[in-house]
Amino acid sequence: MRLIIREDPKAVGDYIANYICKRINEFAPTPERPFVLGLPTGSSPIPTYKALIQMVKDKKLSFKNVVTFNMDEYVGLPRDHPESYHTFMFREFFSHIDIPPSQVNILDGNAVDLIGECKAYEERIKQYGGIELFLGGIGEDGHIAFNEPGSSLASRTRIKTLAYDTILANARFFNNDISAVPRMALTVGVGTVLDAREVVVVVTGQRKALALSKAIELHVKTVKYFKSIERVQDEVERTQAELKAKGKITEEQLGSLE
Ligand SMILES: N[C@@H]1[C@@H](O)[C@H](O)[C@@H](COP(=O)(O)O)O[C@@H]1O
Repeated sequence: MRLIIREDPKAVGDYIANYICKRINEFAPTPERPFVLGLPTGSSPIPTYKALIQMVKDKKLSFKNVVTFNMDEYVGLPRDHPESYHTFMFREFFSHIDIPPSQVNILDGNAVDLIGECKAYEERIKQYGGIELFLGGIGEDGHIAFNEPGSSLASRTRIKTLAYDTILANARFFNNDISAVPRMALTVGVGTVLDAREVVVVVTGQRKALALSKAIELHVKTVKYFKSIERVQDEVERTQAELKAKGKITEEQLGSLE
């Protein structure tokens, strides 16, 4: 695990967007071999989405050969409700980039057969060869997607009942009316997330500090430790790039060092 620490949400968003841009461009996706990206909702990824939108506008990045899978969706909320995750994703991201809507996958919380919908979602991910990079956020109680504490590490896409704390936290999006917040959601499982080749979790704000500390045992010394690791890692990457440029090391040899 690498812990990358930045000063504020914008710097976090810029870092993650740059990283996603680099990964997609290095992957050089084609229609036959698209880049499969997992995506979250919530306020945490918004600075990342803003930065990615700018990169598409600046022609540094394209989503034409990217396929996305969202993490979760409320059950029973109409798709065009302002707080459905469908609406959120198109409003905050998809409508501003060049992704063909047919390459966007979001769970259908209004499907007649909800269990079948979850199974089909897992199947679709498998058909694409799995998720290359899963971007996620966490809730205050540490939940990822809608996997509330206690969810199995092996869990797959399924229906979940929301914890009362999550309903309370999400009431802010429903005019603070707790009764308007859906009680159930469809969510990818922890296992679905962990199967991705890489997972990036964005954690910002003091409200998340406890959950983050539980996940990484963060102490003052640990901040210094992870910053020093990042510095050394940057140095190593620079040295490797120099060696590659001078022809002293091949792409294959570089890969075996990682
Ligand atoms: N299902 C979503 C999660 O995927 C998200 O990570 C969390 C945190 O949201 P925010 O980033 O707004 O704090 O909210 C919801 O519960």
